[in-house]
Amino acid sequence: MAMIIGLTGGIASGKSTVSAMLKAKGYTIVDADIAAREVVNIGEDAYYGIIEAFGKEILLEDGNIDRKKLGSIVFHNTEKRLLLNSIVHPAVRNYMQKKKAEAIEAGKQTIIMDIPLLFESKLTYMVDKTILVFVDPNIQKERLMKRNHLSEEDAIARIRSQMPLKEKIQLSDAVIDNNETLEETKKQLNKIINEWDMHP
Ligand SMILES: CC(C)(COP(=O)(O)OP(=O)(O)OC[C@H]1O[C@@H](n2cnc3c(N)ncnc32)[C@H](O)[C@@H]1O)[C@@H](O)C(=O)NCCC(=O)NCCS
Ligand SMILES: Nc1ncnc2c1ncn2[C@@H]1O[C@H](COP(=O)(O)OP(=O)(O)OP(=O)(O)O)[C@@H](O)[C@H]1O
Repeated sequence: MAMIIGLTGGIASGKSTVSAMLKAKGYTIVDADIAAREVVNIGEDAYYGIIEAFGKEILLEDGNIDRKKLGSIVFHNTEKRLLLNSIVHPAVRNYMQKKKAEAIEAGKQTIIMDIPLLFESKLTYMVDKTILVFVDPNIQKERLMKRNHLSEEDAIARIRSQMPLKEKIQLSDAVIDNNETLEETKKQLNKIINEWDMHP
């Protein structure tokens, strides 16, 4: 039986960093952020759903969704964010379950489901165990501003659109503290891999 692990965190907490470490060790990763991009490609159902809900103003000249523009709308307006979620998430869930099934079929022993909104969207039914990548709020804000070139106000809006990381600690089976160096983070990850007897 394959072990299905939900890897989660908050925005810019280091989830992708940990997921890249696992990938380098040969683990199979199913990434919800990638899913959320694929299901809104031109021609997909969710693509038309977004145009219907947000208008053609949300498109770039080449017809693709203008993610920056959509982000600036939904991270400052809860109602619109929930509307976007209702359009995109059903397709993301299907994508994730399909990729998971394919990985099980291929005989993978451990499958990492990398899902930022694992707890917010109540998706824990998809996984057996959960790992949280945690950072302190100030470090999270600093890293987010730096990575996405956001103002402090925009960074705070994005962080506030998610369940506080502190609350996610209570819901997780293992926590990785990513406040320190990448080496420290890797050590904690290796400890979990050993304790849970994870194999690719
Ligand atoms: C609003 C969008 C267009 C902004 O795109 P952008 O390229 O700037 O960001 P990206 O998709 O890479 O997401 C970055 C991070 O933002 C956070 N985030 C994204 N969407 C949401 C959301 N609806 N609610 C809370 N946090 C979110 C996650 O931590 C994610 O890892 C995009 O995030 C989106 O379509 N979101 C809705 C789908 C979704 O919930 N995706 C998250 C994984 S299911
Ligand atoms: N231990 C660390 N020390 C310094 N910088 C780090 C550390 N871990 C991650 N970072 C940096 O912080 C930023 C956020 O990390 P990452 O992209 O892995 O977060 P994430 O949780 O996947 O975010 P999102 O959910 O927004 O995709 C990146 O620019 C990354 O290079």
